Amino acid sequence: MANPHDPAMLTKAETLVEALPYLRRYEGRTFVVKYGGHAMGDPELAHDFAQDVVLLRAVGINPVVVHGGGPQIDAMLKKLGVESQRINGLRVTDKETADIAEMVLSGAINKQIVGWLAGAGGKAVGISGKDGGLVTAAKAQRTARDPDSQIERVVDLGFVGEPTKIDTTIIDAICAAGMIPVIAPIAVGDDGETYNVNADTMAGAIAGALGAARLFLLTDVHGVLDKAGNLLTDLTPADIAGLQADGTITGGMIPKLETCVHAVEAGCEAAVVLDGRVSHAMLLEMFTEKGAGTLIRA
Ligand SMILES: Nc1ncnc2c1ncn2[C@@H]1O[C@H](COP(=O)(O)OP(=O)(O)O)[C@@H](O)[C@H]1O
Ligand SMILES: CC(=O)N[C@@H](CCC(=O)OP(=O)(O)O)C(=O)O
Repeated sequence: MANPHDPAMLTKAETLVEALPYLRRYEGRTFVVKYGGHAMGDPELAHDFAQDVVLLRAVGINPVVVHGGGPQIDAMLKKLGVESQRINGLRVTDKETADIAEMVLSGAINKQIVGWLAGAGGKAVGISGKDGGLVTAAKAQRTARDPDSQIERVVDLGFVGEPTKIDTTIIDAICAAGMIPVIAPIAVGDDGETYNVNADTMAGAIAGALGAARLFLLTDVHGVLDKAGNLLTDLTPADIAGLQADGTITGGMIPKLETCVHAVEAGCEAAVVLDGRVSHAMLLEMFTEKGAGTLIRA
């Protein structure tokens, strides 16, 4: 039996009490959690992540998991001898690459996460943006700076999709059944074509459509860093435009922050870029007075 005079027990009790106002505030609300491919590498962290998500569900919050898998797609493409290139964090996706991305994301990774959540005592349902008409996408229209001429040009990313319509019926049904939706970032176009959607973009579109209390983007850095490597704790959409213009944010951080801006402007209360390498990062951010990572609010 627990010894009530043990200081460690008291600390545990105090932590629970500290969480109480946050539990009240978020009961019945939705948290969209983007779980990046880099953050998935470590089995121990994956276990902690699964526990956090199941705990959120157990305290009456509706967690919705959207996952990535960029490094895992890279590994599969390499194994199959298919060349791959990213432009501003987005993978140039021809037909063959789209098929491989769908196989890796909707197959292996999606079911692995469902398994981790089951192992933590949760009931998860693995789907992709194709299921139940969840995400309709259209071909992404992007420009990029030519490295030689420095001129901004239209680039053809192939079957990279931009969400155009979100129907949350399937998410609502899964959450209402007390289960956890786990969503692979693959969508279908009005033309029936399969589109590879950046997982951050997908998570932001879903968080905006759901009017989520939080969008968490778990990644492999402390949060958004300035040029000197210091953590930027609070950002607005205007700050982000400045950071992009002056080259502070590059690569995968570009779609990540664009998605945060989109989500908060579409009705998500706040987005947080969090370090998925830290055990229980999400719980610490949500349920203690000291937040972690970078908070983005409109
Ligand atoms: N200003 C910045 N602050 C933090 N990370 C940045 C910044 N600019 C670029 N990055 C890069 O963004 C990466 C995170 O994006 P990404 O590789 O797509 O991660 P994930 O697979 O977790 O979605 C970081 O590892 C870092 O290399
Ligand atoms: C269009 C595009 O770039 N799609 C991504 C989808 C996976 C993803 O976003 O995974 P992470 O979150 O782990 O980076 C890709 O093909 O890598």
